[in-house]
Amino acid sequence: MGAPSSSRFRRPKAGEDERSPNLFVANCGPAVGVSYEAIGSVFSAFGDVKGIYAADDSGARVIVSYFDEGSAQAAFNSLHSRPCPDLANRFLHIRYSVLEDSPATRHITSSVPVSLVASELNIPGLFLLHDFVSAKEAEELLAAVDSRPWNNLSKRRVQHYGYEFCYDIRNVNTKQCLGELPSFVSSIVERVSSFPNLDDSTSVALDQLTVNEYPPGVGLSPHIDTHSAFEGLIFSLSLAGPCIMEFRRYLEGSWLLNSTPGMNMAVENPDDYSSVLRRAIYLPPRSMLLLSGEARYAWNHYIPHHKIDMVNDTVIRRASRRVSFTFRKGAGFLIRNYTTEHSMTWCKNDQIAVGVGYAQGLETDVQEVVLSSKVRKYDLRSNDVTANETRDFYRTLDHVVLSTPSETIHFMSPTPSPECPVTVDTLDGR
Ligand SMILES: O=C(O)CCC(=O)C(=O)O
Ligand SMILES: [Fe+2]
Repeated sequence: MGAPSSSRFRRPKAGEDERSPNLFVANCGPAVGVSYEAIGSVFSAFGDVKGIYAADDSGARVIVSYFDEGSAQAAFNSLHSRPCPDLANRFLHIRYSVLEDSPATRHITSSVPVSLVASELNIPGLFLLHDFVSAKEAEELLAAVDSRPWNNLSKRRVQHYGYEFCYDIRNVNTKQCLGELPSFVSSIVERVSSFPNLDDSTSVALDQLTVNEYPPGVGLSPHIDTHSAFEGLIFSLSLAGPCIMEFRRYLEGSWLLNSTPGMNMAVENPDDYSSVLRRAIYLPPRSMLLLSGEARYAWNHYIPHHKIDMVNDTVIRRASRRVSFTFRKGAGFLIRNYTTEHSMTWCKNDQIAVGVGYAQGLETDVQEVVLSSKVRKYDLRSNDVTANETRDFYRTLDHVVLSTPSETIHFMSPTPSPECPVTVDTLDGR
């Protein structure tokens, strides 16, 4: 069963639960170890499947399209909100999917004006330096990575240095230090530490590098780099082709209306931008972007999947690949095993909780969340939270919450046990 683009379908809006022959299935797909063949075999038990499509580029959400509504309903009733033994025991979250009115119009209405300079975006902590490396240095950097092995993801290739980044848990693998950053980036790392927008007291000490190679038209889903994985400065050098990077910030209260199970929560919907601030910047080749402070912690960054970008009135074709070098410093904390489905229990609402977003393909674009229902409550999309505050929460961790834009919050105890195998590791073994 192939996986063509699903631009005809979209994720349902809040409150939309109209039956249809098409199911939006979250926590399911190649990124979480579930093949299209396996999905086809499970869902075809309920009726003839017309097609299975990637719902987005997460690799963890698919559209299963039946010929008739009854089959979709039967699959929904049997498979929704429970682990599926034939799909690696993934806990499936299913909703009816809706046909897109007009993908072409949606693209136009969803675009935002693109700035050439960071100051116009008015996002504290966001800086862009043009011509950070010379054309010759750019060539040398590209040649260096091209002579090393790439890892293939579904739509792009990556290389990791310092620490490996695990896409399934959106965290660094602290158990596997890959060594120092390679010598071909030494002069860049040195130059970064005297980035003009950093004050003298800021320690940079970057120790992790991810190189991303995006073919023309390939982008990156909206995300905030995992708070617990990386410290507060993220530098990204653009090489080869350009791209547009969009920033999104969710307005106060628009995402987590409350943390009471069973009550309605606002559902993030890519088609509804009314509660989201959006800004976009053009990243030319050889420019260096710095995300710090609010830009790093409170705003999602996102590279739209376009082959053609409009920058002011100019059409910019993404003719070549774009290669980015993203430099970060590992924060030294890793939560592992946190989404073992059977360890989920309902929220009791009386604990300090630490949330980890991007929870292995749960139906969520939610970023990392730190909640404390009695002491303090953070929504990292709308509050400014410093790295230290986040780390303090990790130190006092006694529960983990996975917040999704559906109406539930899942809490798990971090105490290792067969039922709740969640542990917290630190880089230095504490
Ligand atoms: O390609 C880029 O510039 C950004 C990459 C990124 O956001 C990430 O790896 O988290
Ligand atoms: Fe990122």
